[in-house]
Amino acid sequence: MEFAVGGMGPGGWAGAFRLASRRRRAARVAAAVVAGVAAVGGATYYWTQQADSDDDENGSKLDLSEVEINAELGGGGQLALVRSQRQREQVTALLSGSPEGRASLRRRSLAPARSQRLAKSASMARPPSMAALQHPTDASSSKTSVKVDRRFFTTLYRFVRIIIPSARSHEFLVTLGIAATLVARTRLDIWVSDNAGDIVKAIVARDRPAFIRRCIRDISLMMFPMSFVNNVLKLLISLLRVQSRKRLTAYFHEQYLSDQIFFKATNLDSRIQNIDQLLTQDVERFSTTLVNLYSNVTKPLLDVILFSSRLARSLGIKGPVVMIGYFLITSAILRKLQPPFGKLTADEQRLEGDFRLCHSRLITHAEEIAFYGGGLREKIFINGTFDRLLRHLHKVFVARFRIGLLDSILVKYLATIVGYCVVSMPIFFSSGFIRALFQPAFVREVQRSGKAADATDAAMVAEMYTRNSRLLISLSAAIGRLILSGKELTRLAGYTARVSELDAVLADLRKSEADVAPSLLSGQRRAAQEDVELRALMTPGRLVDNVDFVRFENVNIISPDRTLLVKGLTVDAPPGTNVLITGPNGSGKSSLFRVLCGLWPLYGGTLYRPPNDRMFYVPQRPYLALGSLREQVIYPLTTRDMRERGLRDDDLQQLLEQVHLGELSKRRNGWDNVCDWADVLSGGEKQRLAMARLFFHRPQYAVLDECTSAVSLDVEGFLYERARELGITLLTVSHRPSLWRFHEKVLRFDGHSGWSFSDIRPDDIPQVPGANGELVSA
Ligand SMILES: Nc1ncnc2c1ncn2[C@@H]1O[C@H](COP(=O)(O)OP(=O)(O)OP(=O)(O)O)[C@@H](O)[C@H]1O
Repeated sequence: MEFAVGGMGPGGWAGAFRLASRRRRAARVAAAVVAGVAAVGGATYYWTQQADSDDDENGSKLDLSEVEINAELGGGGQLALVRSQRQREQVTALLSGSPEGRASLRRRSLAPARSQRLAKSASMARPPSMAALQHPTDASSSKTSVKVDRRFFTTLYRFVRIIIPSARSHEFLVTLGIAATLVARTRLDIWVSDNAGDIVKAIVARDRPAFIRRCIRDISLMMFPMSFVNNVLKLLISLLRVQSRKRLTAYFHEQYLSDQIFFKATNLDSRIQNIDQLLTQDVERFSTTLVNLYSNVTKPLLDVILFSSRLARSLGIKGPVVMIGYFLITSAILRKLQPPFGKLTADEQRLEGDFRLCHSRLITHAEEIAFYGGGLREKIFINGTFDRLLRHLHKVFVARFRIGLLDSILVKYLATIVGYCVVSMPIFFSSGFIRALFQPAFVREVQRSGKAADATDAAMVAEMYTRNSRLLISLSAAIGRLILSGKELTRLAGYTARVSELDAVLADLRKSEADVAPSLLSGQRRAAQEDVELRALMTPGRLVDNVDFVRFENVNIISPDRTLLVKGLTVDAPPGTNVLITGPNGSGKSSLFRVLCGLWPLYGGTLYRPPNDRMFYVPQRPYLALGSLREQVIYPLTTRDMRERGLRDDDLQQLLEQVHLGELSKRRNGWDNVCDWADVLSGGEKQRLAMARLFFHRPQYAVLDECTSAVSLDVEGFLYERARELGITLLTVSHRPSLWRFHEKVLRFDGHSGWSFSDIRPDDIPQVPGANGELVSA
């Protein structure tokens, strides 16, 4: 919990009480001292977290080292959670907008995620004009709600529509099938209760033929349909789970894997850190929980209706009413005391994702890390992430344990006592108010059974007691399950929040082709003046992608964190004119290609370029796909595509020879051999293979981004000559002077958003060391 700090004044006290009254655990805050108050006029409230308190608004533990400027608290004020005096000073400085405040906050050694949250929070503290510079539909700026509220049901409905698109869909039929099977199962349960009553009655009355009839014949007959119904139910539920997952995964894959959204989601947008986990584990858990909830709610609902009507016949309507009334009160109590399981579930998934991400990063960069001897550092980092997950899980378990204790007492044991009382009322109380309530129905039941109306008949009492108690136990269990599925509902809310976050980000990325995604990197924290200027440069550009030349006209290159890299670029690269791009590190050379290939948004003027299928990109670290050697050369085509083009492995062999890799197919056991090519090839071999891929595709334009940096000079020259022979126009980024002679124009970036574009004259060609060390013209 928090207490206020700062100067004294009535506004702060009001804020303290307002905050306290919004929290159920406010009683504990009583221990916390409201120490300060903000200015009454400005009404800015600063709150500091008390070291021994543990809950934020949603009941989750706050990291005490965390600085968080949370949200607006009405009247233009902000709520800040700070702990130490130093943090308080920093937040105060930040909120007052002083440059020192921003600088000191930047210097803080916060973990990246926290820096991002801080930056996000800070942006909320800025004036509206600056905040508006954020992404227009910035879903991340508000924490995703993880409550069972209207918004949750609306979102859930949308996903259900994806899973069950129409009444004629397979999934709808399965859903109906489950409902029908559940009805059948409830009817069979009632039959079991009735039959149990009859068996007990036969035993008490020593009626052997009746016992044989009820126990042996009837159960032997009914066991087949009962077993069938139970297993059909399981089968249908599993089917629906798989189908739901299939539909949702197809829906997300459609969005994620088209229009290079997968690149934008991971490179241009920092809202989702572990998208792989969302697409795999979270979607699966969402589907499973949803389907489980459907069966866990439908069955008890049916049970409640059918068992109640059956019980009402023997105990009168008051029996089930007493039980249902008891459970309604119980569920209200449990609801009040239940921890925010939805939020806890969403947090758990996020932490699981972080942990997984650490491991996949380790696998991806294993070699580099091993060379650096970074094992210990990685171990500390991975263990730290795992510890965070464990701490969270521990918190969840404790929360479950606490509420589980209450659940068991209220839903199981006290409910049993109430149930037994209801069943035995007509037997023990034969006069007075209780009799008036229960006895008539009981007597009616006895009379209806055709026996003498003697309610004290032992066999009759035993039969009715057994049947009714079984029915009551089933009714209690059904209502209990309904109550407990409330918990499942909050868990579903957690998964829904995760999945809908993914949906929102993908939808934003699809929508905002020409807009920078709301990256929360620290670089976006700029002065207001700079932001306004930048905003003017960020007008969407025009793309003409059906011409056979490349031309940039007054284009601005702006990074996702809103840094202006190149301003007003105008460059003409007609076919046959190779352009070399140079400049300091980080000046925007590769970014030019990102804009050219449509990975980054186009701002400012107009970009003319051929369609994608006539351009090809060769990066410094070529991507080697899973598959055979053949598939590396022809990537992203398939073997079938290759055959359709009338090409054979011999043609590929020629290409490998052109890049001086002729031995590779033999060395690696032929064209069909599948292995992890990224691991088995050296850096230079990978780059040469990538050049063979370029020659295979033979595009009109090739974008070469330091793609021969690991290739020896002689082979590199040969590769560029070959590209020329094939009529491929090159746009090359390289720091190697040896490559100047293969180009006609040079584009120079100065690293301060300036640029120049000129012809390469023979005198311009830099001198490079020759074979004997002397300087010769490149
Ligand atoms: N996804 C991204 N989000 C934010 N900033 C980025 C992103 N990718 C690149 N940048 C930034 O954009 C700037 C330009 O990057 P770019 O890769 O174009 O540099 P470069 O000129 O090719 O450098 P080098 O010669 O080192 O390869 C760098 O400061 C980099 O940090």
